[in-house]
Amino acid sequence: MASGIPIEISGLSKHFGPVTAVDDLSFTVQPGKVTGFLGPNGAGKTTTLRVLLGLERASAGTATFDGTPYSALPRPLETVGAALDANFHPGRTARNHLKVYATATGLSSSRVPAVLEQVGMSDYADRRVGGYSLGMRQRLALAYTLLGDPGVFVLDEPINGLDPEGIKWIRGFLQNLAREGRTVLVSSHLLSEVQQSVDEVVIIAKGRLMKSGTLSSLELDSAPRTIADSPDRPALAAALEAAGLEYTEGRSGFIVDEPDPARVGHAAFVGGVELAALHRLRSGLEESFLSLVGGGEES
Ligand SMILES: Nc1ncnc2c1ncn2[C@@H]1O[C@H](COP(=O)(O)OP(=O)(O)OP(=O)(O)O)[C@@H](O)[C@H]1O
Repeated sequence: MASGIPIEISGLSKHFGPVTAVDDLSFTVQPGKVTGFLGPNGAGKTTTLRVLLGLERASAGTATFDGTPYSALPRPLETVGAALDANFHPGRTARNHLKVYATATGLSSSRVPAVLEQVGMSDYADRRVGGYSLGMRQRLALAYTLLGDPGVFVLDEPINGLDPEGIKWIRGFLQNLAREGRTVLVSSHLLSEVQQSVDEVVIIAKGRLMKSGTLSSLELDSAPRTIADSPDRPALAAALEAAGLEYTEGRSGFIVDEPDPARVGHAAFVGGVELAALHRLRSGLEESFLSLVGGGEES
């Protein structure tokens, strides 16, 4: 088994013409843990992963595996197992897909039965993929990533569309990889989907980093607080500061460390600031996540 190495994203930006998909993004993913890469649709997750895997060129900054870009890895398939958008030929079996891939990429096909077993697909390996459920396709995509026995896994939305049993299974699968000391990065647009599976989170919105840290640090953030917004955010910031209220700025406004919205409203009134929003942020991880990414609306 290849050992887990850190994924390092540093000052990464990616523009598509006038669209900024990734905007000066920096974070590190450590081995031995499952890290959730989270953000609403269009936040820039897939673009970040595509740059990391050498499928897109960065406009600025770097995305490396312990300092080495994917294109310069001596044995990329034995270092990184990646599942982005998987397309399978409906008329071929899972076993055939894996064998052909192993042969084409120079990996040994001797591991095919073992990886099929590892993803729980041994009983279905000789059936045509056309008849597979979404969950079975997701498992086959994971089987590909295991063929080179890599130390790093980069998985784009692997939980999307799984039923509760599939989610339970993948949780164990990801945690096992991490326990073996591998690096596991899993993207999702729903915190609730990966919440049970991840140790760390990296949260982005509009291509920018909103938060990175342990899942429990996000939990700490989920004490009852108040959301406040104003057409004049600098004035509201000044009013909050004058009232001694701590806050962070999210996409839907300021998240104020104060459970009572009335106190925040009073601070705004004293500062002569018009409010556009004022409500209590219910405690809970998902609320905390949504307040960071702006309610998950399309950008
Ligand atoms: N090839 C491209 N050309 C132009 N714009 C692009 C291209 N790829 C991505 N974008 C834009 O970049 C932004 C980020 O998209 P990206 O797919 O990385 O987001 P995401 O977080 O992965 O969302 P999703 O889960 O919906 O794929 C979006 O505004 C998207 O429209």
